[in-house]
Amino acid sequence: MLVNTREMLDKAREKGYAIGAFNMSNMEILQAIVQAAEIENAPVIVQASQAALKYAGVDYIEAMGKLAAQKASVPVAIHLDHGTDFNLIMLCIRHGFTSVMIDGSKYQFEENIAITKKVVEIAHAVDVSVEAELGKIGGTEDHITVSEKEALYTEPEEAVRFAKETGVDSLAISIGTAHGPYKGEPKLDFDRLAEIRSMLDIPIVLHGASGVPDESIRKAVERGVCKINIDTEIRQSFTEAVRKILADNPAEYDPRKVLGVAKEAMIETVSGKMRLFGCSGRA
Ligand SMILES: O=C(CO)COP(=O)(O)O
Ligand SMILES: O=C[C@H](O)COP(=O)(O)O
Ligand SMILES: [Zn+2]
Ligand SMILES: [Zn+2]
Repeated sequence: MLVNTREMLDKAREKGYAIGAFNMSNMEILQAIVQAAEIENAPVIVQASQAALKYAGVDYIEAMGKLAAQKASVPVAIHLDHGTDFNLIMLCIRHGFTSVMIDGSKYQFEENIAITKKVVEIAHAVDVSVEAELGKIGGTEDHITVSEKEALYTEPEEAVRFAKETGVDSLAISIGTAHGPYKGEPKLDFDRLAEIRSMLDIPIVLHGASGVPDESIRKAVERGVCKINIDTEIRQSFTEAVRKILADNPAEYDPRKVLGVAKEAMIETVSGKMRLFGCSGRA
């Protein structure tokens, strides 16, 4: 069933677990995510980035997402990930996404507040919830040094002011994670997370969670993270499975055989994350 993202996250916040938010850009990835949710009896957020919407088409993502949600025995929410294009955010709202992210993290604090507030006003008028980002999550800032990076971590006082002034429903914070594969082991600033959690009364979102050790994810959930985004590890499961089946069976030419094993591999990955996040059995 299709559900409101805010309700899902508020429940997770209250009960102390995190919802997995998994990126998708085609039917097999979407089916793997929803099948994993059904196996785990977990509520789930399926999300698409602007690049994914461009790849598959907003209408395709909408149609597939809604069909998957409607057929699913567990709660499913459909979310726009890292929206930066105002018109595209409006399009997703019109197409029935249950939540959108406005990522104004590249702007100065006051400007981030202004653009986030504008999206919140419109989205709330039609009961769509909004995630924003404060601080800069690594991955696209590889060229800058560590000490400069630390200055980009989310400041607890700013997070409180940001939430109050924008009316946003959830907030992605920067505490040391980065998008994409990690070179070394990521070190998360748990004290900062705990401080933000103690001051902020909306759900906290962790991006760039692929490749973060399980123990760190557990600690982050204990300290109040309620939504965890995973993209890279699903992509890796998909492509590893495809590489293997093609290498082992050079004569194979049926896409269903190739993508079928990729789907099974993605189901394993997503199910494992759901158990780790504590959302298994919470549907
Ligand atoms: O944050 C993410 C999507 O918004 C996903 O990050 P990863 O690609 O590191 O899993
Ligand atoms: O946070 C970014 C997501 O992993 C989406 O990546 P993408 O823009 O390549 O689809
Ligand atoms: Zn961002
Ligand atoms: Zn992200």
